[in-house]
Amino acid sequence: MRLHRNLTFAVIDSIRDIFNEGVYADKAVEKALKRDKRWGARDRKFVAETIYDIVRWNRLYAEIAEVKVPFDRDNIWRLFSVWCVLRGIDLPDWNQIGDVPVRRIKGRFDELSKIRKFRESIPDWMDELCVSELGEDTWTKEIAALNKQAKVILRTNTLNISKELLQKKLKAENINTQFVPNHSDALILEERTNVFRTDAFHNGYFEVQDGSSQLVAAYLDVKPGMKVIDTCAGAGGKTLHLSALMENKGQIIAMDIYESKLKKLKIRAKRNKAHNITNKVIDSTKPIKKLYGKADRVLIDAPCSGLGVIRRNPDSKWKLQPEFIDNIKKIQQEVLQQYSKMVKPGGKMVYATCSILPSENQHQVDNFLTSEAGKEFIFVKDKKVLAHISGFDGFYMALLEKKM
Ligand SMILES: C[S@@+](CC[C@H](N)C(=O)[O-])C[C@H]1O[C@@H](n2cnc3c(N)ncnc32)[C@H](O)[C@@H]1O
Repeated sequence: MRLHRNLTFAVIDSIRDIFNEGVYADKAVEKALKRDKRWGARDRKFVAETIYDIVRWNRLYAEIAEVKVPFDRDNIWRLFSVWCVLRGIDLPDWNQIGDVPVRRIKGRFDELSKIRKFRESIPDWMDELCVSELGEDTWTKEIAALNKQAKVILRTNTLNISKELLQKKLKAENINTQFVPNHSDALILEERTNVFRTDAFHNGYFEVQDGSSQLVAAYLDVKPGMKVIDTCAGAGGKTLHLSALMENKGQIIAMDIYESKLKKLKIRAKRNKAHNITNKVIDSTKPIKKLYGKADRVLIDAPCSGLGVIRRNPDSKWKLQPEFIDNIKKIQQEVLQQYSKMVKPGGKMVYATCSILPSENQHQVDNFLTSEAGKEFIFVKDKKVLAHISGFDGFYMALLEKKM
């Protein structure tokens, strides 16, 4: 592989933005890809994948390169050189690269690979926390799976098309897919490509949604005609799925504390031809209290650490802080206490997170069930999805039923 200067400069600048300026990796990649309209698919793939690689393996590479955040420009070139050596890419004869100690880099890699926190590039606190919650064996397997690049999974929007016909339409646009066992509406891409440019996407035939995430709406056991409240709807990944499962019949109230996210949901709902969704911003306790005892179904897709979706957001390994997790756990219990009151007697509720930590998952549900508000509910079932077992994101979902 021959390295091109302008592509490499885009990578170097993005790494600086991510680590020194706190820019999110997906935003940095988006910006980098806009630098030159002439870049083809292979160039764009190089830029995006190299940025993600250096973010994903940052602790390991920084240790080998003997550099520390904030990185100066030389430091970033050293990280890049480590990436080249470990990928077996010939180093170009550029001023910025200088003499690279290839044998020393390979030697350090072998030594550091014996220690999990270096091999898997994770902060000490995260390694300790996850070992204490999951045990050494499970965490070792799980973090290895979470460090792999995620596959692209689509969810067929069954309001507009069948999975079989979607597969044919995508094939006509040169995109090959396969069915996914135990995921009734899912298609997996054989090769990573930008699906947002397809006619099928613009026609509202699918959404990009991981396999685990696709299990959540189905877990709520919705039926056409029901009144359903999606309390932490965000930009509506699960709301749109609920709408499809309800065949556009009944009412979905999509709520979130951020209006900006609900605005994105509105755009997506239009493309999906999902007509049974009403958005409501949670700007006080009033909109919640008005709905007490009114919903057949309530979904709490709670804010969480996101430790199950590290494959998608590898920079969260560096951005996440233990204090954030402590705080988010309090919010998780608060939303369970408050939003559960919107379920009517005999109605059902799902509590879900994209975390793998029992303290954000089953322990939250256990604590809720022993509280005053929780005594009105019975536990029906739960599902813990681990990336190393499922091949999809780490997720948790619990189904509870309100007593009559
Ligand atoms: C895991 S994300 C939701 C993802 C979304 N359901 C989807 O499928 O695309 C959690 C959401 O909870 C929202 N949130 C945070 N605190 C909240 C609160 N107290 N009440 C309601 N929503 C909240 C966040 O803005 C975020 O959009």
